[in-house]
Amino acid sequence: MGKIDEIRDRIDKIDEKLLELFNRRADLAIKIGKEKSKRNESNHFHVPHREREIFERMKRLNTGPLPAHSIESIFREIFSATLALEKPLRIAYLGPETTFSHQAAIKAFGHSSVFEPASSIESIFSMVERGHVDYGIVPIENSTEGVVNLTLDCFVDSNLHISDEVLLGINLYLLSKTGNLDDIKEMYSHPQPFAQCRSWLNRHAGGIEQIPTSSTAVAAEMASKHKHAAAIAGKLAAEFYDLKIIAEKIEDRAQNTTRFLVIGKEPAKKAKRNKTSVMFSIQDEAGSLLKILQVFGRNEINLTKIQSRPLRNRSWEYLFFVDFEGHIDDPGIDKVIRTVSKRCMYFRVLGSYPWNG
Ligand SMILES: O=C(O)C(=O)C[C@]1(C(=O)O)C=C[C@@H](O)C=C1
Repeated sequence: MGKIDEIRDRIDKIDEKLLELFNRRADLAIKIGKEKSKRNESNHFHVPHREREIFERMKRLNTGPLPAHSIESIFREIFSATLALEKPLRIAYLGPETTFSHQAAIKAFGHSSVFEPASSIESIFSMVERGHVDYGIVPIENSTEGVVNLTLDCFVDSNLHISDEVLLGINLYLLSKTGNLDDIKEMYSHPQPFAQCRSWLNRHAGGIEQIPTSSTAVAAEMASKHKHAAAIAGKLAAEFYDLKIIAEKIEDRAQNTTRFLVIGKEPAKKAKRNKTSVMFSIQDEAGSLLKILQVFGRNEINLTKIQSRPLRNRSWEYLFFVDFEGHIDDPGIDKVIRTVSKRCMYFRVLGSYPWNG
C-alpha cells in the first residue's frame, strides 16, 4: 500500500468515528427536544445563546490546524442539521436564490434550514411578523457603498428585534455565457454591485451599457439567456446559472463586506461582546442631538455607527439610528437608555445582539 493509501485508510477510520459521534450527539439533542416538548417549550428548540456558548468553547479548545472560522462553520452545520430533526428553521431572505442575502442566510443558519426567498425587504419584515418564517435576514450596510436606507425605513413600522449580525465578504465576478469580454454589449446587476466596482468598470468596460436589476441573481439569469449580456454577481450565481467568468474579484476595495441583520420576534440573550441598536427622534432645537450623544460619552459608551433618515411625515426632521457597544442587560447601558429615552420625542431599542465584527 502506498503512503497516500495508508493515510486515506486512517482518514476513513476517523470518519467512521466522527459519523458515530455525530449521530450520538444528535440522539442527545433529540432527548433535549423531548424534554422541551414535555415542558411546552416546543417553540424553543432553537437556542442561539447555547449555540454561541458551544462555538466559544470549541474555539477556546481548538489547537488547529483548522482556523476558528472553519470550526464555527462546521458547528453551524451540526446545529442546523440537529434542529432540522425536530423542525428546520425557516428563514426569509431577499431572493431569488444565489443572491448575497441567500449566502448570508446560509452562513447564519446552515444548509439544513428552509430558505424562503422574498421579493423585497418589506416583505421579509412582514413574513417574520406574520410568523410565516422564524427569522429574516436583511442587508444593513456595505463597507464600500454605505447604508441600506430601505432596511432602516422598515424598522420604523416594525416591532421586530435584531437578534444577530452577519458579516459577509463580497467578491464580485463579471460573468457571461461565453466568458469573453469582446462579446458583451450590455451588463446587468443590482445598483449596489455596480457602485462597488465603479473604477474597475470604468477602466475595463467603459463603453458597455449598464442595466440595473432587482438582484444579482436576476442579472445572472439575464446573462444566461443572451450571448451579448454579462452580469456582475457572486460565484454562487455563476455555478447556478452555468456562466463563465470573464473577470474575478472586480470590486474596487479588497475588503468589500456587507453587514446583514437577523430579525426575529425574540430578543437575543447576552453574549461575550454585544452591540445594541436604537432608533430615536428629538426636538428640532439647537444642541439636542449633542446633548444625547454627551450622555453616551459621559458614560464611556463606544458608538459604532450613527445614521439619520428623514421623518416621512415631517419635512427636515430626522430619525436617528445609533449602534453602540454593550447589551441592554448591562447595568451601565440600562441607565444610559433610561436617561436618553427621557430626552427623546420617540425612542426604541431595536435589539442587543452578539458583536461579530
Ligand atoms: O441545548 C439545547 O437546547 C439543544 O437543543 C441542543 C442544541 C445542540 O445541538 O447543541 C441544538 C439546537 C439549539 O439551537 C442549541 C443546542
